[in-house]
Amino acid sequence: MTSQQTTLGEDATTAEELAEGQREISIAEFFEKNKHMLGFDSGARGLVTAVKEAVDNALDATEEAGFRPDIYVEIREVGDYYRLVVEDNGPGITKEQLPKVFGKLLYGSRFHAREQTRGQQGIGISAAVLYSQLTSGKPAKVTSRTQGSADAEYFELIIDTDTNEPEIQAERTTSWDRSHGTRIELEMEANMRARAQLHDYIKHTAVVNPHARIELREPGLDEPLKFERATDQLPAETKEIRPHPHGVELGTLIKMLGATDSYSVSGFMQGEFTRVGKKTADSVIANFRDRHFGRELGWPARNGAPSADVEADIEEALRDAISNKGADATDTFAERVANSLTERERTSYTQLVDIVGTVADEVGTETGKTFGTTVRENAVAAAWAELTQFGTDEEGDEFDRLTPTLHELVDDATSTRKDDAAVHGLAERLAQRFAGDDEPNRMRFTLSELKTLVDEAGDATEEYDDETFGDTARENIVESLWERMVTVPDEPPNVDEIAGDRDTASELLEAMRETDILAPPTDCLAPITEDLVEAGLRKEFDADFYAAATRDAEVHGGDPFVVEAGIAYGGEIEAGGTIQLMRFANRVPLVYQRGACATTNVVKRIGWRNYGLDQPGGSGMPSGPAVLSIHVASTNVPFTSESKDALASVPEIEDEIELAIREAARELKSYLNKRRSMAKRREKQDVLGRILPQMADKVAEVTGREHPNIEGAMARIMNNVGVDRERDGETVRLSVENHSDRGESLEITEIVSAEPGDLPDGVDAIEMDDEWFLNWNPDVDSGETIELEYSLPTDADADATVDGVDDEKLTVNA
Ligand SMILES: Nc1ncnc2c1ncn2[C@@H]1O[C@H](COP(=O)(O)OP(=O)(O)OP(=O)(O)O)[C@@H](O)[C@H]1O
Repeated sequence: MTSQQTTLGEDATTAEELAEGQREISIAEFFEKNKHMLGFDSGARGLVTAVKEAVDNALDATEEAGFRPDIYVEIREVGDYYRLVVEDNGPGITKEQLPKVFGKLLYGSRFHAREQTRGQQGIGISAAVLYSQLTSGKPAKVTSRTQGSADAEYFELIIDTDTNEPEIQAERTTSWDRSHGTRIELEMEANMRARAQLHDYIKHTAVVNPHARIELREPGLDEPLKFERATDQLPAETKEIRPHPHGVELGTLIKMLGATDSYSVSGFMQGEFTRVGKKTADSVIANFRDRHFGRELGWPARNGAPSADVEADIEEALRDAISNKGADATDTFAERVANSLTERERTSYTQLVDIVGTVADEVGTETGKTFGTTVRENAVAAAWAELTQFGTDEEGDEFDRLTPTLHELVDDATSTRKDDAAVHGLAERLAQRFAGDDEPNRMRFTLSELKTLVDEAGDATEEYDDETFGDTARENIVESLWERMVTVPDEPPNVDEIAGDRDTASELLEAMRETDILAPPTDCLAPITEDLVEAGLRKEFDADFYAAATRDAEVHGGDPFVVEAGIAYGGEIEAGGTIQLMRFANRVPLVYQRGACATTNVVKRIGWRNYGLDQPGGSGMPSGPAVLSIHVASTNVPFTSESKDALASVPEIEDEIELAIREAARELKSYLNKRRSMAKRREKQDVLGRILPQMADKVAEVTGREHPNIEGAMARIMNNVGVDRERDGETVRLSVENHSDRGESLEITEIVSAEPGDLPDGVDAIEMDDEWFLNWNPDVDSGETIELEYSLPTDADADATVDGVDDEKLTVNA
């Protein structure tokens, strides 16, 4: 014992004394001490979190019941406290469930459901109740009315933190003007310092939930903040899905194996998992067999045989092994088995047993002789020895059918030229290990057994033959051997056996993970969709440009997810500083911990200069008048903590976020590029507009001739589409000259103040309030000129509007 331990030992506490102080900690007690984990770390933040939890639940409940959400939020100062009321028109909560929903942490309907919902853990609203009772000492007051019931139920309750059970302080039926829904009233110590975050949360909730009507009253607002419904369309209904084989953990798998009614692995796989039909179940079982039983090595009949006539040798060995069947039956049997083996590329032990069995049955039927079990076993042993003989016989002759095959395989699998003697040495050592002493030696190995054998043989070769066989060479050898080996047909253990044995369950899990399985279905997800992402941005931001992208569904840890991104640029969006980033998870705005969020990391790592935005230093948040919104929808959103403020860094999700952003950003880039080139064009045209008349004056002055006609020159110089009018008496001629390098389709509306005549076919004049509208839609090829001619009284006015070509590429003198 060290001196320090002696000293410590003097007043050390005994295990018994320690035990007296040890007791179970209730989940409610835990969160009482760790409020920050749930987003209740301060009065300001606590109020926002309580609003968020109640509104998220209200939206989940109303949508799930198929009602268009109508949500009312009120915050009022009451003495030293703030009172929060949230009302919804959802389905209500039954009298039996209500106390648990609000008075028990970790109680909810969503934790076990694989479906896209805002709520996930069953903590949110009860944590708000806990926070309110801890800070104000007041109970939560809940009113709820289920559809069709005459009255509403009213409860006052708190959470007993020792037991994590609701303690009901008052309970009665009451009347309520809503025909169904839930109302919760919480009093808490709070302040409005996080007003900006509260407004952001409500406003952004409205952006991504255009089907909801939300009203917020709070002390700082003279008028309530109202967000009217922009669509009657509820988000697509989501379906719950079974777990995906790639997403379960070992503990869950063992639990599922214990609970299932299925007997066979195939039934279990097909019944309990999504995307598993008969074929996929078979692939999982094949992989499971490989792990559980190992695979068998197969051997060619011809390779390495000492005699040229392999077939004859095998026949002879078989004849020697069989007695009492008569010459005919014995010969036929031996010939057929030998022939079958020599025709095959390789044969494994189990395959050989099958071949012998089939031939024995056939020859038995044909000749009337019975080929019993012993005869078959002897035949298998004899033929197997012919395929795999290794060693030295009594006369000192070597029998080695394995080394030549392995030599070839090792040679192929090792890329760098190895010394041939060393390759031979390794092949021989492997052969030695494969030959083994088992009786019968079926040469059955699991992948890890195979690795060990290759390693042993490799180490020995390095030691004795002075040649290195590095990791890559060894892996390649193992891989080629494993690929050549065959899956055995043995019945896999049944569900009960697997459930009772952790190692076997782990083999099944590995097999599930390794099998290629279709991604989970996505009808459990309801993305906002590209159009609505853009519509949401248009509703809230007056910008010059909008783009949105919704990616296809992907999977992380067995849970499907979809990422969407939207960009609004320019217009009224503030230009100073970095862009605004809006983050959403399952349609819930994330307002805190932006810096810790995977979305922020991804935005920062993108090179925004490539997309036309400023990015000081080439990395980090870009700057400019832009809003970027990112939505991740999943049956299991990975948050960094229970307060659900930030997305955790899951590589699969980050990759999709990046691709979604880049998709929308590419549109922004082409918009900005075009805008830049248009601005340049405008500048050039402005200059030309000033210079051309001056040049015309000069030319006229110098040459003493008339002013040259500069109309049309501008269009030619700028490679524009020029639209010119000529009037000759009553004849009006509109000509369109395309100087650009591509064909253009124009929409020209000519408005005239008197009735036009002599209109060409296809051009009509429509009269409205003493004005005539002529619509002309010419397609003009590059370099082509097209004319519209008609007649008009000389004193009538005419004016043309041209659409279909950017203003900057158009020169109109008409
Ligand atoms: N306004 C409501 N109307 C109907 N049911 C509700 C309402 N609020 C909550 N519930 C029910 O109570 C359960 C518990 O809600 P709670 O907020 O504690 O957890 P959650 O929303 O499931 O998950 P999270 O902890 O992630 O918010 C919900 O799963 C839902 O079944």
